Amino acid sequence: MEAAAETQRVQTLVEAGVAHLPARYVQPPELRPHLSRRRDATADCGGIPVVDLGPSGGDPVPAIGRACREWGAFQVVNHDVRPGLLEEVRAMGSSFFRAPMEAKLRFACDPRSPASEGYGSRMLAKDDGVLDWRDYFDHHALPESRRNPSQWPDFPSNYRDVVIEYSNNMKKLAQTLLCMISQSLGLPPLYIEEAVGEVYQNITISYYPPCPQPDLALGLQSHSDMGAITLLIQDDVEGLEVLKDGEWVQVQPLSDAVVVILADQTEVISNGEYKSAVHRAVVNAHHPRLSVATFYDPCKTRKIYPAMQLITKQSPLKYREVLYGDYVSSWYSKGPEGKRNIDALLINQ
Ligand SMILES: O=C(O)CCC(=O)C(=O)O
Ligand SMILES: [Fe+2]
Repeated sequence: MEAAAETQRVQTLVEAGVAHLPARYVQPPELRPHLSRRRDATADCGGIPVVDLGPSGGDPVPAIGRACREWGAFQVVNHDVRPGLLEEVRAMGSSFFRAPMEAKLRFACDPRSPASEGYGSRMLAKDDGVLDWRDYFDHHALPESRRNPSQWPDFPSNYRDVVIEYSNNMKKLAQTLLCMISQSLGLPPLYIEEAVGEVYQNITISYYPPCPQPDLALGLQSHSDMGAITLLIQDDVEGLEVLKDGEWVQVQPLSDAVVVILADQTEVISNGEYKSAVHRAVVNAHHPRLSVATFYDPCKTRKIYPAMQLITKQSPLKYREVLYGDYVSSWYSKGPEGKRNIDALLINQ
């Protein structure tokens, strides 16, 4: 059997000119994107809401509450991330993935350990299962004790400085959003941030090369993110989709927006009042696509449980307490498959 360590980067297959999708990337019929019901959508036309965080946008908390309840995902504009930084991060990511394979492999991740830092191609350590049509670079960014920029690419020359500035900006934006999400639940503003504790932040740049048979593959299989909240930016190529009422709805690329995706621990803390969003990435035959996901997660020794203030007769305790490290191990060993991992915490399954 092929060892995980020898899995090729998807980009290598594409550069070798594969005309047909190799068998390991072929999704079973029921998971193929062309067979699922799918909808293109802007915010004005049935897509995920766009929330204006700027001074002229009014109070964003009610709109955030509605978006969390109905979708578990939304985009924010007029956030106070330095103008230009989102574009610099995208340009830096594309320039890394456009570099020769040999230069990229100097920063290869350890394929035997899940979520190891560096350049890789597979999400799970296990050897069976269909592979995603995706390569990535994962950075361990926070806490600072975990941040070791010498593990990150040194080209282009500003790479490490840009990642550090982006990490700090995304931490601040995530904290602002967690305050608003707490308030929208009627909790004190710092409730979710304090429940999560010290932030463990990973930044993953995903690169989806053009795919010879995009109807048979997925860039990233259906999943919900395991931590508290994910902030994602994408280039102008469509591909991210969110599941809503059984339909896959495309997330429209907006160059200045940040996509906010509620993750499983926020669902637990809200006692299920808010749901983490099930999402996936589809690929296409002609254009490579780049996204940058910043995960805001608890430390592995943190216990996460529903906020007592949200437990009432009408809304009884829904989830068991979970040690975050146990949650992560189960996610990586079983695989994501939609919401299987969080459903295992339900008290009345
Ligand atoms: O590339 C995308 O749009 C999705 C990435 C994602 O969902 C993830 O990295 O968890
Ligand atoms: Fe995700």
